[in-house]
Amino acid sequence: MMIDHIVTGDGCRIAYRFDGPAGAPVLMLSSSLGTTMEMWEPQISTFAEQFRVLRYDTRGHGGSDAPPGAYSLDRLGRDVVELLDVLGIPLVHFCGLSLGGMVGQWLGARAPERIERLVLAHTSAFMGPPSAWDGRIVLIREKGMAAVAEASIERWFTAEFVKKGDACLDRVRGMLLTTNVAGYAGCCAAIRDMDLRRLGELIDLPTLVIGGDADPATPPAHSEALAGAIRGSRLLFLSAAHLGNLEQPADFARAVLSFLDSWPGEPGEAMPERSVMSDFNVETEI
Ligand SMILES: O=C(O)CC1=CCC(=O)O1
Repeated sequence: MMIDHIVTGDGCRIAYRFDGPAGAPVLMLSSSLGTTMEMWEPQISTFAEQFRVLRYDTRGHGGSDAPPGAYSLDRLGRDVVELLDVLGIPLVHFCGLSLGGMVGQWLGARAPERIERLVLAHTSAFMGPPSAWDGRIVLIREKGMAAVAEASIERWFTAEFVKKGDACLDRVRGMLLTTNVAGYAGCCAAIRDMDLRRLGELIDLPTLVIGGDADPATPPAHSEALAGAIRGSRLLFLSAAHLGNLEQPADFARAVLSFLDSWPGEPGEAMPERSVMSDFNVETEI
């Protein structure tokens, strides 16, 4: 992998790589908690036919530094802006999954001039209660990443998919087990302290929300509420749990590419109803 680094204003090295033709529009990919940019491997060759694909390791993960202490969604969002600044890229399509989709919401509201089209996959604007994240932080600090790896796999994939024994399961397990404890804990704190429920209505970008119809981590009601809060967004469900890009790789790629190719779609196409904020209070399995 041709991985390079930039250094952010607070001295954190962020690892990134490009695939696809120089000069093509940039599609930036942002990963979930406990994974690396490798999680996008099934989509890369397809995306790279049309796009210059830019992926990076979230602070605390993979080849990026893992500074000690709590991180924030602001910090994770600014990491993306700083990465784009250093690389001299003014505008990208942004596709983030789970934690990556939280970063995407932040960018959509706080740095919309950098984003052309936004894909928010298997994500949420609020993942309370904070005590559950504190519990997870304590657990991994005491027992290491092995204490959360298997439960994560069970939340992230349907039982049928796990039973089939797809090769991606071992790769995801490997990513989880090798994630830096301080980095994972720092990102858990960012999610614990995050409340983006009022941000959706500030997002004024072509946006596709992708949910998983069997996702216990960011359940369908969270995707519906997010799509309802972002005016004019589209909502699509995959037959998958949380890591839909791995459980349904072809459908995920098709959904993203048809959205990037087709926006704004057919004139007069129905837009989703806005949802009420209480929809976000659906309990999640964290
Ligand atoms: O860890 C989980 O199961 C759910 C999750 C929250 C943010 C993320 O990326 O994954």
